[in-house]
Amino acid sequence: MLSQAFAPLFNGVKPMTKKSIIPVATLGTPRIGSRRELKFALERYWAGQSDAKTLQQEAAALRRSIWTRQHQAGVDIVPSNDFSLYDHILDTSVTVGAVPPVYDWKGGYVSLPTYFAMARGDAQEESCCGKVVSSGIPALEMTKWFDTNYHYLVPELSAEQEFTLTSTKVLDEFREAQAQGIPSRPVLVGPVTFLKLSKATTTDFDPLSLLGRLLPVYSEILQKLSALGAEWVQIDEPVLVLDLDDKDRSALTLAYETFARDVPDLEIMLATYFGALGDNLETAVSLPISGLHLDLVRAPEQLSHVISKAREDLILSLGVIDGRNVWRADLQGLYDWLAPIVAERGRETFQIAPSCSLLHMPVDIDLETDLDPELKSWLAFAYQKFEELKALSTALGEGIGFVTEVLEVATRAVRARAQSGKIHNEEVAASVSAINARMARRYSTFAVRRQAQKAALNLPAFPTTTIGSFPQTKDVRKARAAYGRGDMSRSDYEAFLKAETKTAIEVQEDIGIDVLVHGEFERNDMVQYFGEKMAGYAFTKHGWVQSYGSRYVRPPIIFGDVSRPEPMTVHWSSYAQSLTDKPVKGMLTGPVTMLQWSFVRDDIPRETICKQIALALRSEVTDLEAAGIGLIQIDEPALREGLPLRQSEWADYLDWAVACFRITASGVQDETQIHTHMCYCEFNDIMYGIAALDADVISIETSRSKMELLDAFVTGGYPNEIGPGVYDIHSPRVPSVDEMKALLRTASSRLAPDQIWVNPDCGLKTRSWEEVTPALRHMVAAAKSLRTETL
Ligand SMILES: CN1c2c(nc(N)[nH]c2=O)NC[C@@H]1CNc1ccc(C(=O)N[C@@H](CCC(=O)N[C@@H](CCC(=O)N[C@@H](CCC(=O)O)C(=O)O)C(=O)O)C(=O)O)cc1
Ligand SMILES: N[C@@H](CCS)C(=O)O
Ligand SMILES: [Zn+2]
Repeated sequence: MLSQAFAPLFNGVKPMTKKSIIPVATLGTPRIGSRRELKFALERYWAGQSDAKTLQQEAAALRRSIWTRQHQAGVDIVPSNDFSLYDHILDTSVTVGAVPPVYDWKGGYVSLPTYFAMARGDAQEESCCGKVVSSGIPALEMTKWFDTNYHYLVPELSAEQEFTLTSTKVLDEFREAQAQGIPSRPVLVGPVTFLKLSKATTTDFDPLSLLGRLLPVYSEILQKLSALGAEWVQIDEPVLVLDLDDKDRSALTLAYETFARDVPDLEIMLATYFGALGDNLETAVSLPISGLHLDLVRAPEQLSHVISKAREDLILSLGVIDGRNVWRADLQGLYDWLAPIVAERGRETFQIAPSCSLLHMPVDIDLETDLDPELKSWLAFAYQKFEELKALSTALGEGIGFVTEVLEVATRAVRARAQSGKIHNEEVAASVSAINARMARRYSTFAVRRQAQKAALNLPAFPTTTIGSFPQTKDVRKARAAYGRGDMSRSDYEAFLKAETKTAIEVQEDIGIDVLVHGEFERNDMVQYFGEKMAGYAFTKHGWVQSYGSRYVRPPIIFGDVSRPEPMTVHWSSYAQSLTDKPVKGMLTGPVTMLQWSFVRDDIPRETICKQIALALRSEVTDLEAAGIGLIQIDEPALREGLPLRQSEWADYLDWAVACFRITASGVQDETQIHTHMCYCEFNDIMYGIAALDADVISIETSRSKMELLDAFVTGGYPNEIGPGVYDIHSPRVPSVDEMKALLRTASSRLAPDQIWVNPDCGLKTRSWEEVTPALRHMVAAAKSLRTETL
């Protein structure tokens, strides 16, 4: 089956579905289904509307369809075990028996309820009586997968951890593909990556020290796969692109020497991705493996280095089709680059692959029937990338004559994009060139601004606020969907959103919050909403990508110079402010997060694109101020995620990222208070960058770590005001007043009390009103109590 978008490319040329001379591999595929089938199957199961058997059948159907799709596109090496019901790192934890005691697992194979308790926490008591009563069992911590917007569940290991084989998933899925006539290449998260991403339950040991105990389980899995008929296995060790020390490198050597000894007949393709091997190259090429996958999109220069160092028979998997971006590949350019290399080293020593698993790609461009046809012709989603891989392999293996037309059409698309009048805007280019140092500086220092803001805002000590979003209930999503389909008029939709906003303001007033928010009901997503309002951005209807579990995002696509045709949020902030005498905080997504959570054009530097967004947002900030909004929050939860994986590149990134935030924020008067917000990241790494933002107030997620994350701010002597989150918004449980008071007391012992704001960890969009209202009441009570206690 050929993608419609690509079908014309193959006019007159029969697609090659026979075995390629240079095998095509995909490394991993989106698991959510082209119509989000997995999300809906999971939600039905969690809601008690289906049972485990049905869920597993629906999951199997999804796996079958993605294997078939690859097979039909001529993919030679089809992965198995790349599917996950929730997260592949969690799958690894439950495969090796890494189940923390809190989940009360009694040994044996890990059950589905235990798996989901680890993923989402167990709040059963909450739903059994219709109100929130239980503290339940917390979920594992969640954090970002390298520099992506995908979140994995952090394995939690104790020094006493023993490992055993506790799931047959990898074996079952191999057999499942086999039964479909597909001899797959199973994918495993490598043991060193698994341990390096794990969290120790106590500070006195390094999870990597558990490698010796973990390896026998991996060997057992590999032996079992080999016995089932697997010839190759793909083991992912993306840690190889990070800064490693000798201990880490020795761990890699130990692991792969063990596998070579224990399972000599199984060929290992070791997959590295998201960057260059750099100083780990010698280690990687010296491992006793049969193949090495390289990310040649992020680090094309490493190919010649690897070839010069690697054994002649080491199969190199060339990751040349971008697994992190949606642009159609320049197949002719890739052919011109690779053909002489392939000829010299020998066709039998290569495979063709995407740069990394296609997990981070939307599924199918053909579903985008409303997209501008010109833009659509520039794009390739996962399904289309299968075909690009096949075409490139055919050109390099069988001969370019088999796919001349395919390459020509790809070249035309790439040229059309480069020359399109849609991507350049001279006014935007001129504004970026005109940026000067003055634009990235507030008028006065923080100390002076603080006095002006105190006088203007007249807030109590320990002022209370929230992070922006209020519950995105089914009704809100339904109304937006109806409006999108044309089943609800614009005026009815507007009236609906106004009513939601009014309710949110009334609830906040009733609870006694000091600084209110409008609730973000008009937003489908904090990035997509702005993408839809800015020029230079396109958005999709079905371009979903998994963010975590059953939560997906549709990253907008930056295809051209970015500008703001008209105000984007002023209407909603002004409306909310008109309903109350309390101050309403304006709410924007910052330039770095807008960049990081979008698919970004690759023809100009990221820094330039970020500056364009910063200028657009700067106008929004000054318009909000002109409309009487006295506090403006510029969210930057992705500032840390954008940090390069290698420390040597941090300073350069932080320079421009911080400058972009400051350009956005600095057009306002001293009296206007600029807030920022960050969550779920390792603040220590970027503390100097955070301080350099010079936001008047930063709200951060700290409750899960019981304020430990504040240490970075304390040690760094952070001078401005801080709102350390006092409750975890990922959990349905309502924390008590005393709990929040205890957290605030901890914060007060580390920071100056007049530095402290009181707020939740993050936005409340995923919660229900039944959870949010009592939790916020407790939060306000805690703040009031601290006021009398501390001052
Ligand atoms: C803060 N986070 C975010 C990240 N990245 C973003 N781009 N945005 C973020 O907010 N990264 C880090 C974290 C990740 N956290 C989350 C949290 C929650 C979600 C989430 O809830 N995703 C939703 C989809 C949100 C959305 O776009 N909604 C749209 C479409 C809703 C929809 O599916 N509509 C249905 C019809 C509905 C009906 O009739 O009832 C349809 O179209 O078929 C909207 O609200 O309009 C999710 O469902 O997964 C993501 C990341
Ligand atoms: N203002 C956003 C920030 C999320 S990180 C929200 O409240 O959802
Ligand atoms: Zn947040």
